[in-house]
Amino acid sequence: MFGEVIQRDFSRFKNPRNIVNLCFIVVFIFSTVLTWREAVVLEGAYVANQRNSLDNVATLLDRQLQHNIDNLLFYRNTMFYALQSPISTDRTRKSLAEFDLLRTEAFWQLRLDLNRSLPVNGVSDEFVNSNPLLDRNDQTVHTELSSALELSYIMRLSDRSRTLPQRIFYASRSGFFLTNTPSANDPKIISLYQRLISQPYFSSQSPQNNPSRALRWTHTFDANSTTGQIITAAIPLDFNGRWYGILAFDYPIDSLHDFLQQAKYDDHEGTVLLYDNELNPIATSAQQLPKHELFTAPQLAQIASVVTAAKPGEQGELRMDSRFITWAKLNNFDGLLVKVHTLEEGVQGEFGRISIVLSVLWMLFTLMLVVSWIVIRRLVNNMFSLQKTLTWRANYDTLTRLYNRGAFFEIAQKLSQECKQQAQPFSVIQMDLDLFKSINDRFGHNSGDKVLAHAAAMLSDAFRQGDVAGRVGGEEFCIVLPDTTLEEAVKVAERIRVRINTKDLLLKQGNITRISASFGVSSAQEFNDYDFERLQSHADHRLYKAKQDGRNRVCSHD
Ligand SMILES: Nc1nc2c(ncn2[C@@H]2O[C@H](COP(=O)(O)OP(=O)(O)OP(=O)(O)O)[C@@H](O)[C@H]2O)c(=O)[nH]1
Repeated sequence: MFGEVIQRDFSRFKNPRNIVNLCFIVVFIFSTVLTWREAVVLEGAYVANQRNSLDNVATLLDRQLQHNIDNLLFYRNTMFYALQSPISTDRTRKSLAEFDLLRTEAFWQLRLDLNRSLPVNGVSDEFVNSNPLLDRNDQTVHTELSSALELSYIMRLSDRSRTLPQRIFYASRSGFFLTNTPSANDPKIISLYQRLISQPYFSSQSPQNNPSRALRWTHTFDANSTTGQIITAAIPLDFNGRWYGILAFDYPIDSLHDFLQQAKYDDHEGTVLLYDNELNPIATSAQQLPKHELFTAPQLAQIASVVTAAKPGEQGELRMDSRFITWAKLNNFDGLLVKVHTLEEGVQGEFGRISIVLSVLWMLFTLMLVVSWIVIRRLVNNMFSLQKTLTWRANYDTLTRLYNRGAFFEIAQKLSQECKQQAQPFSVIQMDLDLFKSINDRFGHNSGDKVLAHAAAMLSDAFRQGDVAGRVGGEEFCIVLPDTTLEEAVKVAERIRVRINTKDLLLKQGNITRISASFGVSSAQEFNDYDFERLQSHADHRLYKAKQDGRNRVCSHD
Protein backbone atom coordinates (compact mmCIF):
# COMPACT_ATOMS: atom_id res chain seq x y z
CA MET A 1 0.00 0.00 0.00
CA PHE A 2 2.73 2.38 1.09
CA GLY A 3 4.87 1.28 -1.82
CA GLU A 4 2.01 2.02 -4.20
CA VAL A 5 1.63 5.51 -2.84
CA ILE A 6 5.37 6.13 -3.26
CA GLN A 7 5.28 4.74 -6.75
CA ARG A 8 2.29 6.87 -7.67
CA ASP A 9 3.94 9.98 -6.27
CA PHE A 10 7.16 9.15 -8.01
CA SER A 11 5.47 8.50 -11.32
CA ARG A 12 3.88 11.95 -11.08
CA PHE A 13 7.37 13.40 -11.18
CA LYS A 14 8.22 11.43 -14.27
CA ASN A 15 6.09 13.97 -16.06
CA PRO A 16 8.65 16.47 -17.44
CA ARG A 17 6.34 19.37 -16.54
CA ASN A 18 6.43 18.40 -12.88
CA ILE A 19 10.20 17.94 -13.02
CA VAL A 20 10.61 21.40 -14.58
CA ASN A 21 8.33 22.89 -11.88
CA LEU A 22 10.25 21.08 -9.16
CA CYS A 23 13.62 22.25 -10.50
CA PHE A 24 12.50 25.85 -10.66
CA ILE A 25 10.97 25.72 -7.18
CA VAL A 26 14.23 24.26 -5.82
CA VAL A 27 16.33 26.96 -7.55
CA PHE A 28 13.94 29.66 -6.33
CA ILE A 29 14.01 28.37 -2.74
CA PHE A 30 17.78 28.01 -2.90
CA SER A 31 18.32 31.54 -4.19
CA THR A 32 15.85 32.95 -1.66
CA VAL A 33 17.48 31.10 1.22
CA LEU A 34 20.92 32.30 0.09
CA THR A 35 19.68 35.88 -0.20
CA TRP A 36 17.98 35.56 3.16
CA ARG A 37 21.20 34.29 4.71
CA GLU A 38 23.09 37.21 3.22
CA ALA A 39 20.44 39.54 4.62
CA VAL A 40 20.77 37.96 8.08
CA VAL A 41 24.57 38.34 7.98
CA LEU A 42 24.14 41.91 6.79
CA GLU A 43 21.68 42.61 9.58
CA GLY A 44 24.15 41.21 12.13
CA ALA A 45 26.88 43.47 10.73
CA TYR A 46 24.50 46.42 10.79
CA VAL A 47 23.57 45.82 14.45
CA ALA A 48 27.28 45.44 15.37
CA ASN A 49 28.06 48.63 13.48
CA GLN A 50 25.30 50.55 15.29
CA ARG A 51 26.50 49.20 18.63
CA ASN A 52 30.13 50.05 17.89
CA SER A 53 29.27 53.50 16.79
CA LEU A 54 27.32 54.16 20.01
CA ASP A 55 29.96 52.39 22.06
CA ASN A 56 32.60 54.82 20.77
CA VAL A 57 30.61 57.80 22.02
CA ALA A 58 29.70 56.05 25.27
CA THR A 59 33.36 55.18 25.96
CA LEU A 60 34.49 58.72 25.19
CA LEU A 61 31.82 60.26 27.40
CA ASP A 62 32.41 57.72 30.15
CA ARG A 63 36.12 58.48 30.07
CA GLN A 64 35.48 62.19 30.46
CA LEU A 65 33.02 61.57 33.26
CA GLN A 66 35.40 59.14 34.94
CA HIS A 67 38.08 61.81 34.87
CA ASN A 68 35.75 64.26 36.60
CA ILE A 69 34.55 61.71 39.16
CA ASP A 70 38.18 60.78 39.87
CA ASN A 71 38.88 64.47 40.43
CA LEU A 72 35.93 64.71 42.78
CA LEU A 73 37.08 61.69 44.78
CA PHE A 74 40.60 63.07 44.82
CA TYR A 75 39.27 66.35 46.24
CA ARG A 76 37.27 64.51 48.84
CA ASN A 77 40.36 62.56 49.88
CA THR A 78 42.31 65.79 50.08
CA MET A 79 39.67 67.26 52.38
CA PHE A 80 39.49 64.04 54.36
CA TYR A 81 43.23 63.90 55.03
CA ALA A 82 43.38 67.62 55.65
CA LEU A 83 40.62 67.28 58.26
CA GLN A 84 42.53 64.40 59.80
CA SER A 85 45.83 66.28 60.05
CA PRO A 86 45.45 69.92 59.09
CA ILE A 87 48.53 71.90 58.06
CA SER A 88 49.03 74.92 60.22
CA THR A 89 51.02 77.69 58.60
CA ASP A 90 51.31 81.39 59.28
CA ARG A 91 49.09 82.03 56.34
CA THR A 92 46.33 79.68 57.42
CA ARG A 93 46.46 80.94 60.96
CA LYS A 94 46.15 84.46 59.55
CA SER A 95 43.21 83.43 57.39
CA LEU A 96 41.43 81.74 60.30
CA ALA A 97 41.91 84.85 62.43
CA GLU A 98 40.46 86.81 59.54
CA PHE A 99 37.48 84.44 59.49
CA ASP A 100 36.90 84.98 63.20
CA LEU A 101 36.68 88.69 62.49
CA LEU A 102 34.45 88.32 59.39
CA ARG A 103 32.13 85.49 60.42
CA THR A 104 29.32 87.79 61.46
CA GLU A 105 29.48 89.75 58.17
CA ALA A 106 26.75 89.06 55.60
CA PHE A 107 29.39 87.79 53.16
CA TRP A 108 33.15 87.36 53.23
CA GLN A 109 36.05 85.93 51.26
CA LEU A 110 39.34 84.30 52.33
CA ARG A 111 42.26 83.80 49.98
CA LEU A 112 45.66 82.42 50.91
CA ASP A 113 47.55 83.37 47.80
CA LEU A 114 46.06 85.60 45.12
CA ASN A 115 47.75 83.78 42.27
CA ARG A 116 47.85 80.17 43.38
CA SER A 117 44.68 79.52 45.34
CA LEU A 118 40.95 79.99 44.88
CA PRO A 119 38.94 82.17 47.27
CA VAL A 120 36.83 80.61 50.00
CA ASN A 121 33.51 82.47 50.10
CA GLY A 122 31.28 82.57 53.14
CA VAL A 123 28.13 83.95 54.74
CA SER A 124 27.32 85.14 58.26
CA ASP A 125 26.70 83.16 61.44
CA GLU A 126 23.18 84.49 61.31
CA PHE A 127 22.58 83.02 57.84
CA VAL A 128 23.88 79.65 59.02
CA ASN A 129 21.79 79.65 62.15
CA SER A 130 18.66 80.47 60.15
CA ASN A 131 18.92 77.25 58.10
CA PRO A 132 18.40 73.95 59.96
CA LEU A 133 20.43 72.08 57.33
CA LEU A 134 23.52 74.17 58.15
CA ASP A 135 25.73 73.98 61.25
CA ARG A 136 28.77 76.19 62.00
CA ASN A 137 30.36 74.10 64.71
CA ASP A 138 33.02 76.06 66.59
CA GLN A 139 34.95 72.85 67.33
CA THR A 140 35.39 71.92 63.70
CA VAL A 141 34.98 75.06 61.64
CA HIS A 142 38.65 76.12 61.84
CA THR A 143 39.93 72.71 60.78
CA GLU A 144 37.40 72.57 57.96
CA LEU A 145 38.31 76.06 56.76
CA SER A 146 42.05 75.32 56.76
CA SER A 147 41.31 72.08 54.85
CA ALA A 148 39.25 74.05 52.34
CA LEU A 149 42.08 76.55 51.96
CA GLU A 150 44.43 73.64 51.29
CA LEU A 151 41.97 72.28 48.69
CA SER A 152 41.80 75.71 47.12
CA TYR A 153 45.46 75.34 46.07
CA ILE A 154 44.86 71.97 44.46
CA MET A 155 41.59 72.96 42.81
CA ARG A 156 43.31 76.00 41.35
CA LEU A 157 45.99 73.79 39.83
CA SER A 158 43.65 71.27 38.32
CA ASP A 159 43.82 70.97 34.57
CA ARG A 160 40.42 71.76 33.11
CA SER A 161 41.45 71.42 29.50
CA ARG A 162 40.83 67.66 29.41
CA THR A 163 37.41 67.77 30.92
CA LEU A 164 34.01 68.88 29.78
CA PRO A 165 33.36 72.51 30.69
CA GLN A 166 32.21 72.23 34.25
CA ARG A 167 32.07 73.73 37.66
CA ILE A 168 33.58 71.90 40.64
CA PHE A 169 32.75 73.07 44.09
CA TYR A 170 32.79 72.29 47.75
CA ALA A 171 29.68 73.52 49.58
CA SER A 172 30.07 73.37 53.35
CA ARG A 173 27.35 73.15 55.94
CA SER A 174 29.42 75.62 57.92
CA GLY A 175 28.31 78.50 55.69
CA PHE A 176 31.04 78.73 53.05
CA PHE A 177 31.91 77.38 49.62
CA LEU A 178 34.84 76.96 47.29
CA THR A 179 34.47 76.74 43.53
CA ASN A 180 36.78 76.59 40.54
CA THR A 181 34.71 79.38 38.98
CA PRO A 182 35.69 82.13 41.45
CA SER A 183 33.61 85.24 41.95
CA ALA A 184 34.33 88.66 43.38
CA ASN A 185 33.96 89.51 47.04
CA ASP A 186 30.54 91.06 46.72
CA PRO A 187 26.94 90.43 47.90
CA LYS A 188 26.52 87.86 45.14
CA ILE A 189 28.31 85.43 47.48
CA ILE A 190 25.13 85.25 49.58
CA SER A 191 22.89 84.38 46.63
CA LEU A 192 25.46 81.93 45.24
CA TYR A 193 25.69 80.06 48.53
CA GLN A 194 21.94 80.24 49.00
CA ARG A 195 21.53 78.63 45.57
CA LEU A 196 24.09 75.87 46.33
CA ILE A 197 22.47 74.76 49.55
CA SER A 198 18.92 75.00 48.29
CA GLN A 199 19.48 72.64 45.35
CA PRO A 200 18.40 69.00 45.70
CA TYR A 201 21.94 67.75 45.25
CA PHE A 202 22.83 69.36 48.61
CA SER A 203 19.94 68.25 50.79
CA SER A 204 19.89 64.80 49.16
CA GLN A 205 23.40 64.16 50.52
CA SER A 206 22.36 64.27 54.19
CA PRO A 207 22.97 60.94 56.01
CA GLN A 208 19.19 60.36 56.10
CA ASN A 209 18.71 60.96 52.39
CA ASN A 210 21.87 59.20 51.19
CA PRO A 211 22.63 56.41 53.68
CA SER A 212 24.98 54.67 51.21
CA ARG A 213 27.04 57.91 50.92
CA ALA A 214 27.59 57.17 47.23
CA LEU A 215 27.89 59.58 44.34
CA ARG A 216 24.54 60.72 43.03
CA TRP A 217 23.47 62.38 39.83
CA THR A 218 20.61 64.80 39.70
CA HIS A 219 18.27 64.99 36.77
CA THR A 220 18.56 68.16 34.72
CA PHE A 221 17.37 71.31 36.35
CA ASP A 222 17.47 75.00 35.73
CA ALA A 223 20.30 76.44 37.80
CA ASN A 224 18.81 79.87 37.44
CA SER A 225 22.11 81.15 36.14
CA THR A 226 23.56 82.17 32.84
CA THR A 227 24.52 78.56 32.18
CA GLY A 228 20.88 77.48 31.76
CA GLN A 229 20.01 73.84 32.37
CA ILE A 230 22.63 71.84 34.25
CA ILE A 231 23.16 68.38 35.60
CA THR A 232 25.12 67.73 38.79
CA ALA A 233 26.98 64.84 40.41
CA ALA A 234 27.63 65.13 44.13
CA ILE A 235 29.29 63.15 46.95
CA PRO A 236 29.04 63.88 50.66
CA LEU A 237 32.08 64.68 52.81
CA ASP A 238 31.92 62.94 56.19
CA PHE A 239 34.55 62.88 58.88
CA ASN A 240 34.37 61.59 62.42
CA GLY A 241 30.64 61.03 62.15
CA ARG A 242 29.92 64.59 61.04
CA TRP A 243 28.50 65.49 57.63
CA TYR A 244 30.62 68.46 56.56
CA GLY A 245 29.13 69.24 53.18
CA ILE A 246 29.28 68.13 49.60
CA LEU A 247 31.79 68.01 46.76
CA ALA A 248 30.15 68.27 43.42
CA PHE A 249 30.61 69.09 39.78
CA ASP A 250 28.05 70.18 37.31
CA TYR A 251 27.82 70.44 33.59
CA PRO A 252 25.84 72.94 31.69
CA ILE A 253 23.68 70.85 29.37
CA ASP A 254 25.08 72.88 26.48
CA SER A 255 28.57 71.50 27.13
CA LEU A 256 27.24 67.92 26.90
CA HIS A 257 25.43 68.94 23.75
CA ASP A 258 28.68 70.31 22.30
CA PHE A 259 30.47 67.14 23.30
CA LEU A 260 27.98 64.93 21.45
CA GLN A 261 28.10 67.19 18.43
CA GLN A 262 31.84 66.80 18.27
CA ALA A 263 31.46 63.04 18.05
CA LYS A 264 31.97 62.53 14.34
CA TYR A 265 28.94 61.35 12.41
CA ASP A 266 28.21 61.43 8.77
CA ASP A 267 24.71 62.35 7.66
CA HIS A 268 23.42 58.79 7.51
CA GLU A 269 24.66 57.68 10.90
CA GLY A 270 21.60 58.66 12.91
CA THR A 271 21.28 60.76 16.03
CA VAL A 272 22.74 60.15 19.47
CA LEU A 273 20.79 61.45 22.46
CA LEU A 274 21.71 61.61 26.13
CA TYR A 275 18.83 61.04 28.54
CA ASP A 276 18.93 61.86 32.24
CA ASN A 277 17.74 59.49 34.97
CA GLU A 278 14.15 60.60 34.41
CA LEU A 279 14.46 59.81 30.71
CA ASN A 280 14.39 63.46 29.67
CA PRO A 281 16.54 64.15 26.61
CA ILE A 282 19.31 66.54 27.67
CA ALA A 283 21.79 66.54 24.82
CA THR A 284 22.02 65.38 21.24
CA SER A 285 24.48 64.99 18.41
CA ALA A 286 21.99 66.80 16.16
CA GLN A 287 21.90 70.57 15.88
CA GLN A 288 19.29 70.79 18.60
CA LEU A 289 17.06 68.62 20.72
CA PRO A 290 14.00 67.37 18.83
CA LYS A 291 11.09 69.79 19.09
CA HIS A 292 8.55 67.03 19.53
CA GLU A 293 8.95 63.88 21.59
CA LEU A 294 10.95 61.18 19.81
CA PHE A 295 9.16 58.41 21.65
CA THR A 296 5.57 57.94 22.70
CA ALA A 297 4.82 57.27 26.37
CA PRO A 298 4.47 53.47 25.83
CA GLN A 299 7.75 53.45 23.88
CA LEU A 300 9.49 55.34 26.69
CA ALA A 301 8.02 52.86 29.16
CA GLN A 302 9.39 50.02 27.04
CA ILE A 303 12.86 51.62 26.98
CA ALA A 304 12.66 52.24 30.75
CA SER A 305 11.72 48.63 31.47
CA VAL A 306 14.65 47.30 29.42
CA VAL A 307 17.12 49.80 30.79
CA THR A 308 16.14 49.49 34.45
CA ALA A 309 17.10 45.83 34.39
CA ALA A 310 20.43 46.59 32.68
CA LYS A 311 23.72 46.98 34.50
CA PRO A 312 26.02 49.98 34.00
CA GLY A 313 28.07 49.57 30.85
CA GLU A 314 25.46 47.31 29.25
CA GLN A 315 24.18 47.88 25.74
CA GLY A 316 21.19 46.75 23.76
CA GLU A 317 18.97 47.46 20.84
CA LEU A 318 15.27 47.83 20.14
CA ARG A 319 13.16 48.17 17.02
CA MET A 320 10.55 50.87 17.21
CA ASP A 321 8.29 51.66 14.26
CA SER A 322 10.72 51.84 11.37
CA ARG A 323 13.57 53.01 13.63
CA PHE A 324 16.48 51.06 14.99
CA ILE A 325 17.33 52.10 18.54
CA THR A 326 20.65 51.29 20.18
CA TRP A 327 21.08 52.15 23.84
CA ALA A 328 24.03 52.15 26.25
CA LYS A 329 23.94 52.54 29.99
CA LEU A 330 26.99 54.56 30.97
CA ASN A 331 29.27 53.48 33.78
CA ASN A 332 29.72 56.97 35.14
CA PHE A 333 26.39 58.60 34.49
CA ASP A 334 22.96 57.98 35.88
CA GLY A 335 21.24 58.18 32.53
CA LEU A 336 21.16 56.67 29.12
CA LEU A 337 22.84 57.17 25.78
CA VAL A 338 20.48 56.37 22.91
CA LYS A 339 21.12 56.21 19.20
CA VAL A 340 18.17 56.56 16.87
CA HIS A 341 18.66 55.36 13.32
CA THR A 342 15.70 56.00 11.04
CA LEU A 343 14.81 53.84 8.05
CA GLU A 344 15.55 56.75 5.73
CA GLU A 345 19.05 57.16 7.18
CA GLY A 346 19.52 53.40 7.03
CA VAL A 347 18.59 53.29 3.34
CA GLN A 348 21.02 56.09 2.52
CA GLY A 349 23.82 54.50 4.53
CA GLU A 350 26.27 51.83 3.43
CA PHE A 351 24.22 48.91 4.77
CA GLY A 352 21.07 50.29 3.18
CA ARG A 353 22.78 50.53 -0.21
CA ILE A 354 24.07 46.95 0.07
CA SER A 355 20.59 45.76 1.11
CA ILE A 356 19.00 47.50 -1.87
CA VAL A 357 21.55 45.97 -4.27
CA LEU A 358 20.91 42.56 -2.70
CA SER A 359 17.13 42.94 -3.03
CA VAL A 360 17.39 44.17 -6.62
CA LEU A 361 19.68 41.25 -7.51
CA TRP A 362 17.26 38.82 -5.92
CA MET A 363 14.32 40.36 -7.77
CA LEU A 364 16.22 40.29 -11.10
CA PHE A 365 17.19 36.69 -10.53
CA THR A 366 13.62 35.76 -9.62
CA LEU A 367 12.31 37.61 -12.68
CA MET A 368 14.76 35.80 -14.94
CA LEU A 369 13.81 32.54 -13.28
CA VAL A 370 10.10 33.16 -13.89
CA VAL A 371 10.73 34.16 -17.52
CA SER A 372 12.84 31.08 -18.19
CA TRP A 373 10.24 28.94 -16.39
CA ILE A 374 7.51 30.26 -18.70
CA VAL A 375 9.70 29.67 -21.80
CA ILE A 376 10.70 26.15 -20.76
CA ARG A 377 7.09 25.30 -19.82
CA ARG A 378 6.00 26.42 -23.28
CA LEU A 379 8.73 24.34 -24.91
CA VAL A 380 7.72 21.30 -22.87
CA ASN A 381 4.03 21.84 -23.71
CA ASN A 382 4.84 22.15 -27.43
CA MET A 383 6.96 19.05 -27.21
CA PHE A 384 4.10 17.21 -25.53
CA SER A 385 1.49 18.16 -28.10
CA LEU A 386 3.93 17.28 -30.91
CA GLN A 387 4.57 13.94 -29.28
CA LYS A 388 0.81 13.39 -28.94
CA THR A 389 0.22 14.23 -32.61
CA LEU A 390 3.03 11.93 -33.73
CA THR A 391 1.77 9.10 -31.55
CA TRP A 392 -1.77 9.57 -32.87
CA ARG A 393 -0.57 9.68 -36.45
CA ALA A 394 1.45 6.54 -35.93
CA ASN A 395 -1.67 4.64 -34.83
CA TYR A 396 -4.60 6.28 -36.59
CA ASP A 397 -5.74 6.95 -40.10
CA THR A 398 -6.17 10.72 -40.46
CA LEU A 399 -9.02 10.47 -43.00
CA THR A 400 -11.35 8.09 -41.16
CA ARG A 401 -9.93 8.59 -37.62
CA LEU A 402 -10.01 4.79 -37.21
CA TYR A 403 -6.95 2.67 -36.34
CA ASN A 404 -4.55 2.26 -39.27
CA ARG A 405 -3.63 -1.18 -40.48
CA GLY A 406 -0.52 -1.66 -38.34
CA ALA A 407 -2.07 -0.53 -35.05
CA PHE A 408 -5.32 -2.37 -35.78
CA PHE A 409 -3.58 -5.69 -36.47
CA GLU A 410 -1.63 -5.38 -33.25
CA ILE A 411 -4.77 -4.72 -31.18
CA ALA A 412 -6.81 -7.36 -33.00
CA GLN A 413 -4.18 -10.03 -32.36
CA LYS A 414 -4.04 -9.11 -28.71
CA LEU A 415 -7.83 -9.23 -28.34
CA SER A 416 -8.05 -12.58 -30.13
CA GLN A 417 -5.47 -14.06 -27.76
CA GLU A 418 -7.30 -12.69 -24.71
CA CYS A 419 -10.54 -14.27 -25.93
CA LYS A 420 -8.69 -17.52 -26.52
CA GLN A 421 -7.33 -17.47 -22.97
CA GLN A 422 -10.76 -16.77 -21.52
CA ALA A 423 -12.43 -19.25 -23.92
CA GLN A 424 -14.71 -16.56 -25.22
CA PRO A 425 -16.14 -16.34 -28.73
CA PHE A 426 -14.36 -14.01 -31.12
CA SER A 427 -15.58 -12.73 -34.49
CA VAL A 428 -14.21 -10.67 -37.38
CA ILE A 429 -16.14 -8.53 -39.89
CA GLN A 430 -14.47 -7.49 -43.11
CA MET A 431 -16.22 -4.66 -44.95
CA ASP A 432 -15.65 -3.18 -48.41
CA LEU A 433 -17.51 -0.28 -50.03
CA ASP A 434 -19.32 -1.24 -53.22
CA LEU A 435 -18.25 0.22 -56.52
CA PHE A 436 -16.21 2.86 -54.82
CA LYS A 437 -14.05 3.40 -57.87
CA SER A 438 -17.08 4.76 -59.74
CA ILE A 439 -17.62 7.39 -57.00
CA ASN A 440 -14.05 8.52 -57.44
CA ASP A 441 -14.47 8.56 -61.15
CA ARG A 442 -17.79 10.39 -61.14
CA PHE A 443 -17.30 12.91 -58.35
CA GLY A 444 -13.54 13.11 -57.90
CA HIS A 445 -11.05 11.94 -55.34
CA ASN A 446 -12.12 14.49 -52.70
CA SER A 447 -15.67 13.22 -52.83
CA GLY A 448 -14.30 9.70 -52.55
CA ASP A 449 -12.50 10.75 -49.36
CA LYS A 450 -15.71 12.24 -48.01
CA VAL A 451 -17.50 8.95 -48.66
CA LEU A 452 -14.76 7.04 -46.82
CA ALA A 453 -15.01 9.34 -43.79
CA HIS A 454 -18.81 9.02 -43.85
CA ALA A 455 -18.67 5.24 -44.01
CA ALA A 456 -16.19 5.15 -41.09
CA ALA A 457 -18.52 7.36 -39.00
CA MET A 458 -21.48 5.03 -39.75
CA LEU A 459 -19.30 2.13 -38.72
CA SER A 460 -18.20 3.67 -35.48
CA ASP A 461 -21.76 4.58 -34.53
CA ALA A 462 -23.00 1.08 -35.18
CA PHE A 463 -20.65 -1.16 -33.30
CA ARG A 464 -20.63 -1.77 -29.57
CA GLN A 465 -18.26 -0.81 -26.82
CA GLY A 466 -15.41 -3.29 -26.78
CA ASP A 467 -15.48 -3.79 -30.57
CA VAL A 468 -12.52 -2.32 -32.45
CA ALA A 469 -12.51 -1.10 -36.06
CA GLY A 470 -9.64 -0.21 -38.39
CA ARG A 471 -9.05 0.82 -41.99
CA VAL A 472 -7.08 -2.06 -43.42
CA GLY A 473 -7.03 -1.06 -47.09
CA GLY A 474 -8.13 1.75 -49.48
CA GLU A 475 -11.88 1.30 -48.99
CA GLU A 476 -11.66 -1.81 -46.81
CA PHE A 477 -12.46 -1.87 -43.12
CA CYS A 478 -12.22 -4.57 -40.51
CA ILE A 479 -13.97 -4.92 -37.17
CA VAL A 480 -13.04 -7.36 -34.42
CA LEU A 481 -15.74 -8.30 -31.93
CA PRO A 482 -14.51 -9.98 -28.73
CA ASP A 483 -16.94 -12.16 -26.79
CA THR A 484 -19.23 -12.26 -29.87
CA THR A 485 -20.55 -15.32 -31.68
CA LEU A 486 -20.85 -15.58 -35.47
CA GLU A 487 -24.64 -15.00 -35.30
CA GLU A 488 -24.22 -11.91 -33.19
CA ALA A 489 -21.44 -10.61 -35.47
CA VAL A 490 -23.70 -11.14 -38.51
CA LYS A 491 -26.35 -9.05 -36.77
CA VAL A 492 -23.82 -6.28 -36.16
CA ALA A 493 -22.65 -6.43 -39.81
CA GLU A 494 -26.27 -6.33 -40.95
CA ARG A 495 -26.94 -3.30 -38.78
CA ILE A 496 -23.92 -1.49 -40.25
CA ARG A 497 -24.90 -2.42 -43.77
CA VAL A 498 -28.42 -1.03 -43.27
CA ARG A 499 -27.13 2.18 -41.71
CA ILE A 500 -24.70 2.78 -44.57
CA ASN A 501 -27.22 2.01 -47.20
CA THR A 502 -30.11 4.05 -45.81
CA LYS A 503 -28.36 7.42 -45.52
CA ASP A 504 -28.12 9.81 -48.46
CA LEU A 505 -24.86 11.59 -48.89
CA LEU A 506 -24.44 15.12 -50.26
CA LEU A 507 -21.43 15.33 -52.52
CA LYS A 508 -19.83 18.07 -54.64
CA GLN A 509 -22.11 20.39 -56.67
CA GLY A 510 -25.28 19.27 -54.94
CA ASN A 511 -24.99 15.63 -56.06
CA ILE A 512 -26.73 13.29 -53.66
CA THR A 513 -25.72 9.67 -53.59
CA ARG A 514 -26.35 6.62 -51.53
CA ILE A 515 -23.62 4.07 -50.97
CA SER A 516 -23.56 0.45 -49.97
CA ALA A 517 -21.04 -1.99 -48.57
CA SER A 518 -20.50 -5.75 -48.62
CA PHE A 519 -19.51 -7.77 -45.54
CA GLY A 520 -17.74 -11.02 -44.84
CA VAL A 521 -18.03 -12.44 -41.29
CA SER A 522 -15.98 -15.19 -39.67
CA SER A 523 -15.63 -16.46 -36.11
CA ALA A 524 -13.04 -18.35 -34.08
CA GLN A 525 -15.59 -20.98 -32.97
CA GLU A 526 -16.26 -22.09 -36.55
CA PHE A 527 -12.63 -22.93 -37.20
CA ASN A 528 -11.58 -23.48 -33.62
CA ASP A 529 -8.80 -21.07 -34.47
CA TYR A 530 -8.11 -17.76 -32.75
CA ASP A 531 -5.41 -16.60 -35.13
CA PHE A 532 -6.62 -13.19 -36.22
CA GLU A 533 -4.91 -13.06 -39.59
CA ARG A 534 -6.43 -16.39 -40.58
CA LEU A 535 -9.87 -15.34 -39.36
CA GLN A 536 -9.54 -12.09 -41.29
CA SER A 537 -8.60 -14.05 -44.39
CA HIS A 538 -11.77 -16.18 -43.99
CA ALA A 539 -13.85 -13.05 -43.56
CA ASP A 540 -12.21 -11.51 -46.65
CA HIS A 541 -13.01 -14.60 -48.61
CA ARG A 542 -16.70 -14.38 -47.57
CA LEU A 543 -16.65 -10.68 -48.44
CA TYR A 544 -15.53 -11.58 -51.90
CA LYS A 545 -18.44 -14.02 -52.03
CA ALA A 546 -20.86 -11.28 -50.96
CA LYS A 547 -19.54 -9.11 -53.81
CA GLN A 548 -20.05 -11.96 -56.19
CA ASP A 549 -23.55 -12.53 -54.95
CA GLY A 550 -24.54 -9.01 -55.91
CA ARG A 551 -22.95 -6.68 -53.25
CA ASN A 552 -24.73 -4.81 -50.40
CA ARG A 553 -25.04 -7.99 -48.35
CA VAL A 554 -23.49 -9.93 -45.46
CA CYS A 555 -21.93 -13.31 -46.08
CA SER A 556 -20.98 -15.60 -43.16
CA HIS A 557 -20.34 -18.92 -44.90
CA ASP A 558 -18.10 -20.18 -47.62
N1 LIG B 1 -10.80 8.75 -52.81
C1 LIG B 1 -10.09 7.74 -52.41
N2 LIG B 1 -10.07 6.65 -53.15
C2 LIG B 1 -9.35 5.60 -52.74
C3 LIG B 1 -8.60 5.64 -51.54
N3 LIG B 1 -8.00 4.43 -51.40
C4 LIG B 1 -8.34 3.67 -52.46
N4 LIG B 1 -9.17 4.37 -53.31
C5 LIG B 1 -9.79 3.95 -54.56
O1 LIG B 1 -10.71 2.93 -54.29
C6 LIG B 1 -10.95 2.22 -55.50
C7 LIG B 1 -11.14 0.76 -55.23
O2 LIG B 1 -11.71 0.24 -56.39
P1 LIG B 1 -11.83 -1.27 -56.63
O3 LIG B 1 -10.83 -2.04 -55.81
O4 LIG B 1 -11.72 -1.46 -58.08
O5 LIG B 1 -13.28 -1.69 -56.19
P2 LIG B 1 -14.65 -0.99 -56.27
O6 LIG B 1 -14.70 0.06 -57.26
O7 LIG B 1 -15.07 -0.58 -54.89
O8 LIG B 1 -15.55 -2.15 -56.68
P3 LIG B 1 -15.94 -3.36 -55.82
O9 LIG B 1 -15.02 -3.51 -54.67
O10 LIG B 1 -15.81 -4.53 -56.70
O11 LIG B 1 -17.32 -3.15 -55.40
C8 LIG B 1 -9.70 2.50 -56.36
O12 LIG B 1 -10.11 3.26 -57.50
C9 LIG B 1 -8.78 3.33 -55.51
O13 LIG B 1 -8.10 4.32 -56.23
C10 LIG B 1 -8.62 6.80 -50.77
O14 LIG B 1 -8.00 6.93 -49.75
N5 LIG B 1 -9.39 7.82 -51.25
